[in-house]
This record gives sequence, structure tokens and C-alpha cells, in this order.
Amino acid sequence: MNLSLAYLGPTGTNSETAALAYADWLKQERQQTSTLCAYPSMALVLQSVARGKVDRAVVPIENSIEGTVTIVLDTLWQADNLQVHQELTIPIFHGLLSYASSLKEIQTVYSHPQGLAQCQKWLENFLPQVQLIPTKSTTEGIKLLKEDSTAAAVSSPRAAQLYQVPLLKADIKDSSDNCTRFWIVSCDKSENGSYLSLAFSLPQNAPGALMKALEIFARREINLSKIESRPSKRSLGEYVFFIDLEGNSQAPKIKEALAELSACTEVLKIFGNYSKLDVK
Ligand SMILES: O=C(O)C(=O)C[C@]1(C(=O)O)C=C[C@@H](O)C=C1
Repeated sequence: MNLSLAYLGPTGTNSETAALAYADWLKQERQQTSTLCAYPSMALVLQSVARGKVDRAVVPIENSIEGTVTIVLDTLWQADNLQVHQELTIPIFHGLLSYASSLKEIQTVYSHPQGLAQCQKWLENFLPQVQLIPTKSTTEGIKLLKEDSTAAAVSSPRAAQLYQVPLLKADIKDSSDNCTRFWIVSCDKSENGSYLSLAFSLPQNAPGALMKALEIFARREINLSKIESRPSKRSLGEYVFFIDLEGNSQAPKIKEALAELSACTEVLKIFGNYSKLDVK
């Protein structure tokens, strides 16, 4: 059976690069064929898999410069059926694409908010006066460049080639080691792999409530690799806590920890176990 993989388009995005790397891994390691399906927003990518229109989605979860891709965490929390199956990390390259002949001519710069944020220092140093316009992906603004030579887009050198737009500056990212983690998400139950992600809300804003929840893991020497809080979207000051940890949900000490956590949280969602893929 051929797998359909949803990703944030249009073609040339970093999400597409991650989806291609995953498709390659599926072919090499699982002899599995797949077809990539572009969607115009991250919310639609996740909805497409939650509603069973595609088999899997490839979504960015965290960038080394700009941190969490919050829409993905919020959607995972709101949806009841999404599970994480694999994780892969790819390097991210940002260039400045434009038909302008010099930086002096540029008045507007389009990109995904993550792209703009990952190049913030460079943009402040070299284009302090320009208007920064957020778009749904790093490639969405590229189609506007042809009509306006005072506009530019922060996008990848791969996108410059695909869309045949000049690369005015080849590398404008703020750190040489810029990379993004992506998750492969589907509706199937996920029980394999040695990493686990979950999220919970606490019953009341009581002193020590979060500490008590985290202590459940510390006491069993379960390593937590990330904690992130997001607004519950119900009332100001109420949060949902997202945790990444090392371990498998079938291992006795993780099973015990999850049972104890379930008793002291209001809502607990386990996004499943996953493995980290080594992709080129
Ligand atoms: O716009 C793109 O190219 C995307 O794939 C989205 C996205 C993101 O949201 O983090 C993916 C990786 C990079 O960090 C920049 C942007």
C-alpha cells in the first residue's frame, strides 16, 4: 500500500525537505512507497491526517534558534486521535531570494514567522528599514517576487532553484548550526520507540502542583528532555505542560509513572512512543 504524506507547501518548503527525507527512509528501510501531498497551512496538514484524508503528516516541532512551533503543540492537544511515530532532524538553510540587484532596493521581505525569526539578527543588521511580512510558509511569498523587484523572500537555496529566482544572499541564518526537529504524525496507536511525548493540565493552580507531577519522573530516574508550557486557551494564567521523555510506555517504570501522573493531572494526553531517525 502506498502511503500519503501531508506537508506544508507549496513545494520548496523545509517541511517538504523533511517529508522527502522521510519518504526516502521509508523506501530504503521499509520498502514502502509514498506520495507527498502539499497543504497550504500547518493546521490543514494536521487536520488532513486527523480526518483520515492522508495516512501521515510531517510537521516541524522545534527549531534550534526559534524554539517550539506552537501551532503543532496546540493542535496535538486539541485533537484526540493524533500520535507521534518518528522524529527526524534536518539542517535548515535560509537565503534571501529576490529580483533586486542590491539590498538597497529591498522594501519588503516575506517568510514564515519561523524563517523571519531565524534570520532576525541578519535582517536587523542589513535590512533595518524593510517591512517584514509573515506568510504561511517560507515559499508562499515567492510567487509575489516576480511582480515586485523591491520584494524579497527568506527561503531555502533549494526553493531558489525550484522557482528559478535569483539568490541575492546565499546564507542569512543567525546560527551556523540551524536545525529543526520534525515529527511524523498519524492516527495509528504508537507503541514503538524509546522516546515518549505527553501533555497534561493540572486540576488547580496550587503551590507545588507542577513540581509534584515532575517529581514522579525524577523519583524513577526517568530523563525528561524538554518541558514547554502553552496557554490552555480557557483563561489567563492556565497552562498545558508538554513533556518529552526517554523511555517506552510499556516499560514497567514508565507505566507506573504514567498511572501516577494520571491520578494527579486534570487531563493527560499521551502522544505515543517514537524513534529518532538518522536521515541524510
Ligand atoms: O515554511 C517552511 O519552509 C516550513 O516548512 C515551516 C518551518 C517551521 O514552521 O518551522 C519549518 C522549518 C523551519 O524551521 C522554518 C519553517
